[in-house]
Amino acid sequence: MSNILIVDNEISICMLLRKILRKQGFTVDTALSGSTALRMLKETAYDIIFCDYQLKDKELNGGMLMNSIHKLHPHAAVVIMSAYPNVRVAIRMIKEGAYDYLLKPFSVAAVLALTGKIINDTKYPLKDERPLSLNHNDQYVYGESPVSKELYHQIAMVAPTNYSIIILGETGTGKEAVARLIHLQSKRAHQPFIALDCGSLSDELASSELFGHERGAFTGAATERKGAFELAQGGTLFLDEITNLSYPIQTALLRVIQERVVRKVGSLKEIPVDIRLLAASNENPVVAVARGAFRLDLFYRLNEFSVSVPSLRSRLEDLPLFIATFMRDTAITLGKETGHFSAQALACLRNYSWPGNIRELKNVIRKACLLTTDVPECDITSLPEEIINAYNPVTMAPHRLPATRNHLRIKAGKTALPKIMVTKKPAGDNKTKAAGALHLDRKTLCDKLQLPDTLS
Ligand SMILES: Nc1ncnc2c1ncn2[C@@H]1O[C@H](COP(=O)(O)OP(=O)(O)OP(=O)(O)O)[C@@H](O)[C@H]1O
Repeated sequence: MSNILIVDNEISICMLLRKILRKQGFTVDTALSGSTALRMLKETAYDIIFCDYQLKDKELNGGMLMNSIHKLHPHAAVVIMSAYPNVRVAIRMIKEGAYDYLLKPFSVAAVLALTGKIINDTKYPLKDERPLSLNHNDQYVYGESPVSKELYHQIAMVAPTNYSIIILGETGTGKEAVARLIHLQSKRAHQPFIALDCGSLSDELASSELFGHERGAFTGAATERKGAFELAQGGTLFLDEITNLSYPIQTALLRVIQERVVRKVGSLKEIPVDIRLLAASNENPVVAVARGAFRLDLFYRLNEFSVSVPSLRSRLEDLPLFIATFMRDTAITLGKETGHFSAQALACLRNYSWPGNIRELKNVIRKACLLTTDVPECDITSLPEEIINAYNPVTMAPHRLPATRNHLRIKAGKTALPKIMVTKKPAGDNKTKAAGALHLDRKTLCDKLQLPDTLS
């Protein structure tokens, strides 16, 4: 098992991290100063070092210690911790080779996710047996909302078992991310995780992708190929968009699940397979069964347990956490400070229904950060039209938004009011007309817009 060094002046942080990581089976040492850490590092090769940026040593900060660590142990992963959210320092540390930047106070989940990510990263050859790289660079964000907590509770319960699981949820809610979590929390975590999107596969391709093929099995099969079942041997196979598979492929799949052997296309040889199956679907499989598109017996085989991933709109409490993480990740990727969203932009994001869920949010944040230059704030002009329009359908299209924001009279911070974003212009300077368009009486409109209720 890997060994970890915690370097922090605060004994409480050292103790907390040590407790969390020891529970996971890691060997953990602690150092209350950079100079002690350096002495320990000369004697022991640690795999992961959690190091506070603000060390109390004279003339030694976390960045300097990290540089020494890299000279002594080039393959160690260094995580810089800090109690101060300083994007500039975070970017510099990542550029200088830190694995990640962890803000204090941190949650247990964040520490575990980060450690799991390092263990799965082939760039860091830890001494213990390493699971196959999950090719998953993004940090999993653990929400704090009740529906998120319920999701993690279910995952924690079912992950260590060998149950087949159907993961349900709207598009972009993070079904594949949940499948990866289940794998990482299972006894198979050190074995492969293979994901296959069944959504767009023709029958021929689906057979070959799932079961593999022999050389010459069909036109174009120039070489022999392993299928997903064989590739996932000993580990977890995640089949996305399962209800989109054709009936004949479902039948073949059912046979493999029942008999636990797979036959490559064009081969008679049976290969025993030991895999755990996870499947996902945007469509409720019960509905797919009812419309005759999904085999009931296959559904029963896969549905030993089911997990529902909540939509983003049902976990809006988690929105600030997702936004902060995606902004920080984007800042690091772009290598620039991205500031923060203005109160008005945040109100827009909060009001939107997010049909594309976390994937859509991530794209919106990345784009907004890219568009925001030379200003400390991402304002609503950096948001897509549909989000601004959803905020208030009668607002002007974004490209017609006035250059100066003085025309936007809303005080977005006042959450009881923020549904209005009009200028005096759209209704021809007529407050009565504007109020009518918003289904408000004139006085309420004037109050909300902080305008004098005089004729205009
Ligand atoms: N909890 C999370 N923390 C951070 N990123 C997340 C989280 N959940 C999902 N994502 C990100 O959102 C995007 C969509 O996630 P994912 O592909 O798992 O969704 P999905 O439900 O499987 O999508 P689809 O329905 O299209 O198959 C990915 O970029 C993923 O990294």
